[in-house]
Amino acid sequence: MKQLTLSAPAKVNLFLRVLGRRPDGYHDLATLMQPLDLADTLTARLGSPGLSLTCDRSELAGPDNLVLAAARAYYAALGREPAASFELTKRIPVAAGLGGGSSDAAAALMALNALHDGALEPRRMVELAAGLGADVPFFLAGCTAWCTGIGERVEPWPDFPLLDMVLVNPRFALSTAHVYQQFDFYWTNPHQPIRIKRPSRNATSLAQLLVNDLEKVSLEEHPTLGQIKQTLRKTGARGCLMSGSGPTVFGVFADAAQAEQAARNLRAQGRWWVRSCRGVRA
Ligand SMILES: C[C@](O)(CO)[C@H](O)COP(=O)(O)OP(=O)(O)OC[C@H]1O[C@@H](n2ccc(N)nc2=O)[C@H](O)[C@@H]1O
Ligand SMILES: Nc1ncnc2c1ncn2[C@@H]1O[C@H](COP(=O)(O)OP(=O)(O)OP(=O)(O)O)[C@@H](O)[C@H]1O
Repeated sequence: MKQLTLSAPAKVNLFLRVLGRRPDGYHDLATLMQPLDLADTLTARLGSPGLSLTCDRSELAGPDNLVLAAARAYYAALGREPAASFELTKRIPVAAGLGGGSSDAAAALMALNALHDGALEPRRMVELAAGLGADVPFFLAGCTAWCTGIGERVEPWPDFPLLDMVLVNPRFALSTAHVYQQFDFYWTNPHQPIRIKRPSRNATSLAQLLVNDLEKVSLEEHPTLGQIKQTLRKTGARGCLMSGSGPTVFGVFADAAQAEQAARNLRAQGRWWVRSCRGVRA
């Protein structure tokens, strides 16, 4: 039986500016995303007709799972009856601003295309990805990337420095749609640049990049996120920011040892989900 196992990495948004609202309610963005060494694992197997999914988080194993949505889209584009099964192990917190579902969807597309000997061209894969969600094309790139449009126009930035970070999730979920609905341009700084220059590898200079226009929405509704930012700073973070639509907050540290030490200290408080991690390129 043909099968393939892929890692589906989480992401953080190191920079996210909302530039405008489109008539369909989506928002134009300028965002820099970096994939992380925190990842789900997806195994795809070609087999009997139909599609099926098992997941260690059984509540996620339904037909709405983005892995199955991706597989349906893939076989429709291929013009063949679907015949695949998937096994998904979740490590990325759900509805956390870390892009877990989008990454799983991209992994499903890539696994199926590899198992079908690259039947779909890269450009078709990007179109399919964009149809599944604004963040999905980014995960096809496999490295840090500058993303515009609604997030689907991806310019890889493979030599961007990889950051040592601590992720802190307050153990509640936030809906991306809700955060965008609550967003108001009143909260943004129009003088803030919408393009970034290449920073030096120094953690302090990297931390100076950090901007997220969606952060105020969530900080206002959830004061815990402000407490998490304060606590991260006290443990030595050079800068910290909410990722995407939240609620996960990340701190940037000088090196992996400092990130691990800070993660141990924060975990000992027993309040939040905490993980030290590093940016990756495939
Ligand atoms: C917050 C981010 O993760 C930052 O990278 C993304 O912008 C969200 O990407 P995503 O979860 O893949 O987004 P989708 O699944 O396409 O859309 C979820 C919801 O977010 C809102 N949405 C998303 C992307 C965007 N550029 N503008 C939006 O307004 C829309 O209301 C949409 O109904
Ligand atoms: N494979 C999947 N993993 C996680 N959630 C999924 C998956 N497929 C569908 N979902 C649904 O998608 C919703 C959003 O989950 P996800 O973890 O992708 O959010 P997120 O990290 O905030 O995404 P983003 O940062 O792209 O906005 C969940 O509430 C869940 O019901």
